[in-house]
Amino acid sequence: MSDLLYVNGGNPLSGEITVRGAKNFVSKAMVAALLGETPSVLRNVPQIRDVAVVTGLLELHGVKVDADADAGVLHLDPTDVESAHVADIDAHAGSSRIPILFCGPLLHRLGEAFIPDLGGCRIGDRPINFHLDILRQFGAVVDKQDNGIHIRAPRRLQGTKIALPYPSVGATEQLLLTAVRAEGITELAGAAIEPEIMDLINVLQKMGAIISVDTDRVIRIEGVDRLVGFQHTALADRIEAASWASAALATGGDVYVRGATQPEMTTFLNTFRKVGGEFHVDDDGIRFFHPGGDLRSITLETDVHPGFMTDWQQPLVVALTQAKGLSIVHETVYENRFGFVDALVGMGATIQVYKECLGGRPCRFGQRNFFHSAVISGPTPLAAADIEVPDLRGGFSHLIAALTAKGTSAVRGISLIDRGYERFTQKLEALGAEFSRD
Ligand SMILES: CC(=O)N[C@H]1[C@@H](OP(=O)(O)OP(=O)(O)OC[C@H]2O[C@@H](n3ccc(=O)[nH]c3=O)[C@H](O)[C@@H]2O)O[C@H](CO)[C@@H](O)[C@@H]1O
Ligand SMILES: C=C(OP(=O)(O)O)C(=O)O
Repeated sequence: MSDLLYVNGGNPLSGEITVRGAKNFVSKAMVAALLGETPSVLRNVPQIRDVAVVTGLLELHGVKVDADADAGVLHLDPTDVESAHVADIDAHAGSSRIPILFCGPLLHRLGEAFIPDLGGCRIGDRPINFHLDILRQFGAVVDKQDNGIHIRAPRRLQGTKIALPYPSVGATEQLLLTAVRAEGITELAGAAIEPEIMDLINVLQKMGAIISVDTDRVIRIEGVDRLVGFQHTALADRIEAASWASAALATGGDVYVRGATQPEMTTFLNTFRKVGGEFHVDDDGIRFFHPGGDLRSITLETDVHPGFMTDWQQPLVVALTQAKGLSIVHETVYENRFGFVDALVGMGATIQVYKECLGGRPCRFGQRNFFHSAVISGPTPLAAADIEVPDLRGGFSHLIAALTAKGTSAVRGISLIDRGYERFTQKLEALGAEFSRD
């Protein structure tokens, strides 16, 4: 299928769509299945490219994966993992961030692993130093190679005490997936506590792990000798839900997001309300709508949970181009997440990016020459344009901009969006968007 979408914008999105399990949880739960001695069943799995990538990686290592894509059910059988071959692993280089999370499970199962170079959105340097430090502290030997890393465990991994310099999501998951079967007790200070991590802890506990989440970002794990398979229904994708909410706001629309849940979205909902959007929460989802009148400018800072999530930032910025006054957005999680605004400026938005930490406390990037703050002045009508999708969330933001702009935009490279948004063109259709795929 073509990678180009013509979008005829300027009409409010209106109707109902469904979100299923979270991209940032489902892929990790799939990796956790490798740790079990018996099969696992994961439900509410979306049909997105990251799931396909992790399926491919698991299969390379000998896990049998049976998927019912429509029902959203994955059966993962790791019984024969010992017979895994990794000859084709290079084909997965640059595909996603997930391969690095195979380290702990493969070290426990096979004693060694080769991890290809990582992919994921290019929104900063995204080093893996925390991951490698963690693995070394457990007793693993890490050898960096040209096309990835080779890692081995000369003896059983040993529980350890670690403090993260920054509450990294991936590093916290690395630690969990490694500590559960290491010998003895592991204590992590400065842990990330995102809802997707809490759901991974649910999965690991179902498998037989002993994990406690204490106050002040401390996680404690008592290693066990064996784990079994799990049955679990994934938590909803709060990033996808917020993306559709931002699309509703930017286009002056009304979208019911079936499957969206309030507890994981509290911070987003507060911001949505401050900007002037309205929402109704019920047992099955959340309705997001523009109530009419002016949207209001805000000051916003992205942060680790329970702060305003960085992945919510890009879609919301498009809605802020339609708000009255000056909005300030300070990105504190990634140093380079404003590249997508160039296309919005080309469409008529007034957005200026700055190297300084604007609007709040200083962050890690303040003295380091990164354009990580933005000032958005609105409202500005957007004009249709020819745009190229830069990354996953930036791509969805471009789509929202094209839906907001009067006239026909050409949005190129839309397959990037498939990495995290399930069947998004079907959903656009359900919301009355006018578009055609070349
Ligand atoms: C697949 C997945 O779940 N991706 C999510 C995950 O990414 P990911 O797990 O990669 O993000 P992290 O939380 O690890 O990164 C946060 C910050 O820590 C830094 N860092 C991280 C690891 C490391 O070894 N060294 C280091 O310096 C990063 O450069 C970044 O500045 O959490 C991010 C923050 O909520 C989300 O935006 C991503 O959608
Ligand atoms: C940054 C993201 O994902 P990844 O870590 O997979 O690149 C995202 O989902 O917005």
